[in-house]
Amino acid sequence: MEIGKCKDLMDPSHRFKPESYTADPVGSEYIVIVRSGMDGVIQTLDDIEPFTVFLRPFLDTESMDAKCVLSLQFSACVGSERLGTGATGFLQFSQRGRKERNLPILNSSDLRGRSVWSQPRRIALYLSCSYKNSPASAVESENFHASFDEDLILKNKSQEVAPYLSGRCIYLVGMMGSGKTTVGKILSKELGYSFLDSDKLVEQAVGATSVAQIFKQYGESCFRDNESEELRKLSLRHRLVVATGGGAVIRPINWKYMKQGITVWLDVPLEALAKRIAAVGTDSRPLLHQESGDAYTKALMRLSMLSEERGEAYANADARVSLGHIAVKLGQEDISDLTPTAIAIEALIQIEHFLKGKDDMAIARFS
Ligand SMILES: Nc1ncnc2c1ncn2[C@@H]1O[C@H](COP(=O)(O)OP(=O)(O)OP(=O)(O)O)[C@@H](O)[C@H]1O
Ligand SMILES: O=C(O)C1=C[C@@H](O)[C@@H](O)[C@H](O)C1
Repeated sequence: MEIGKCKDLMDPSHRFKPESYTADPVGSEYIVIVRSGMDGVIQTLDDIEPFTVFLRPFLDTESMDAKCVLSLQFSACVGSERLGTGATGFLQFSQRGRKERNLPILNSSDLRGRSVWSQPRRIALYLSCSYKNSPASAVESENFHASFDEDLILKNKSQEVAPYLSGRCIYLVGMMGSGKTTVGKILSKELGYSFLDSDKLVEQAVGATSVAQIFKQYGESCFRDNESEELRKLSLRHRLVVATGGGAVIRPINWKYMKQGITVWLDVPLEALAKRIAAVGTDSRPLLHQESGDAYTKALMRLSMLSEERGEAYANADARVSLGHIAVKLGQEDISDLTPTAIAIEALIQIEHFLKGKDDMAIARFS
């Protein structure tokens, strides 16, 4: 496929043209978004013929791949809910990956002539290229595709996860600077939840203008007591995404409160945290004031000490979002290149795994 054509194909109003992908560069990876429903743009299944491979869902683990592929095949062939009104499926496939893993293939020509749906459905196929093995000149359109794909995937994933949440709050835990505020705001918007920052709630309760002021004027223990009290009050509420303070994990009682909802650990390597914090300064983070040296070294030294002190406290969370793992999945070398949206998608995937795991356990208990 020519790089330039990808952009056109990503235009939601653009009808998928089979001839557009005949020159696929072998080894390139694609994301295919299959959408059906009232706003679909392709009139009949014939429009996607002779479309072939559907493989590897975006951002999911190896073991989930085959399941997702099969679910799409199933839904495409018998018209299950997944392709029902308004449903959206996202799949990534690669020619190389298909051969290597010997994954099943959906051939759209198989769909022709079958009475797949009781009445004509509309399906839109959008094809984009992630350019993993393509020339560097693709960078500009790569960004375009990445954000387009991510926004759609985020929307789709949050719609899938929301029913399992049943209004339970999400508590984001992680070291300072791990992105709890940034990712939390994205999640709250997508899920239709409110966003709250427990540090801000403590500031309001104490009547201080900053956490740094509370530490200076009243000491850390006063801050911690107020933090626990705010978490207790939050534990009685619903439909919130809460960015907790970096140290909220050290008191066991806080876990009791946070576990009323779903706890999610944003696990970011210390070097990346130090880089972020050095970029914005340490003024608002009193625990980082004690070291000397340049901003990055100061932050890294203090973060390393805190991380050792806290040991495995963060690992008590129900779901772990490891930026290192996301980077591997997406083939990114530098985790600084991961967008907050990609991290929010991973958070939803991990929340879904946790909640579905719980469901499975409940089913097993009653069967
Ligand atoms: N994925 C990301 N890539 C690059 N920078 C990011 C990313 N996520 C957050 N940041 C930046 O890192 C800094 C810290 O992010 P944020 O405030 O969301 O973290 P936090 O966990 O809420 O921090 P704290 O616990 O100290 O309040 C901000 O400057 C933010 O813009
Ligand atoms: O990691 C920590 O202990 C802290 C993180 C911040 O969010 C604030 O809650 C406070 O600066 C303490």
